[in-house]
Amino acid sequence: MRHPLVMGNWKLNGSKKMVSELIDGLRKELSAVQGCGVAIAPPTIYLDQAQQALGDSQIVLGAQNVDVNLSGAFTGEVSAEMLKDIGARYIIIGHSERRTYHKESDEFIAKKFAVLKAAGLTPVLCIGETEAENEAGKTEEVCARQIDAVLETQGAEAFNGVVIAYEPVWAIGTGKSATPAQAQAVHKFIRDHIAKKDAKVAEQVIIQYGGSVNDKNAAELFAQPDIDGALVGGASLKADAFAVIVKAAAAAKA
Ligand SMILES: O=C(CO)COP(=O)(O)O
Repeated sequence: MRHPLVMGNWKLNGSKKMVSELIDGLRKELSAVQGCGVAIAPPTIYLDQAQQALGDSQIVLGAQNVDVNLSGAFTGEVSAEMLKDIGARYIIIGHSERRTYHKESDEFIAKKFAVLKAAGLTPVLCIGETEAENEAGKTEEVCARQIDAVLETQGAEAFNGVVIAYEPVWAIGTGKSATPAQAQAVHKFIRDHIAKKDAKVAEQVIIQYGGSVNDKNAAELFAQPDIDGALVGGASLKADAFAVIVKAAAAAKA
């Protein structure tokens, strides 16, 4: 039985005031929730403030990126050990916005995956096809390629305790979520793809769906057997909407 995980990816949003108010709201809304892991990934500069504000709550700190280097002359970067030091645990890598705007390759993202594992942090590996790839019937091919960059070099065991987020690029920030059936089909494909190497590892890997998840569509997505939670963008910036999503996951997987 997999424990669901709902994570908020705040992207490039926030201020000291917003961090304080949003975490305050989340702590109130989520204090009684059981049966669903919850994490938030604020912008790097607010990680310390967020960790202080989270205090003894069950909400776990995450981050949106990590560098492949451990230390040294790499201006502007943040290392895995620094993220660990600040108390972050779930680290998003391979988000389509970084693949697109920062030209991050599958191989580069696989390196980040290895660096996080070595530091004892949990990668949240984002994969997913673009609209053009979807229309060309290449969804499975693209997802397999993005997974294989890790699977073929680090082995199936590398996926033990890891989170994969299936985020079709055409569904991100568009208000056009994948249908539950569409998402379930891809999630099952991803799990089966890993199972070809190691069925046990595939069975425990958390596969989140991401892309226009909101308080209205979350429950039907989580009703699908291979959708183990969500990576939420826009709706994670509102405590009430995010709480509805978390509660939907807890209820669906109880
Ligand atoms: O990219 C996402 C989460 O990483 C999804 O963003 P939205 O929920 O805003 O579509």
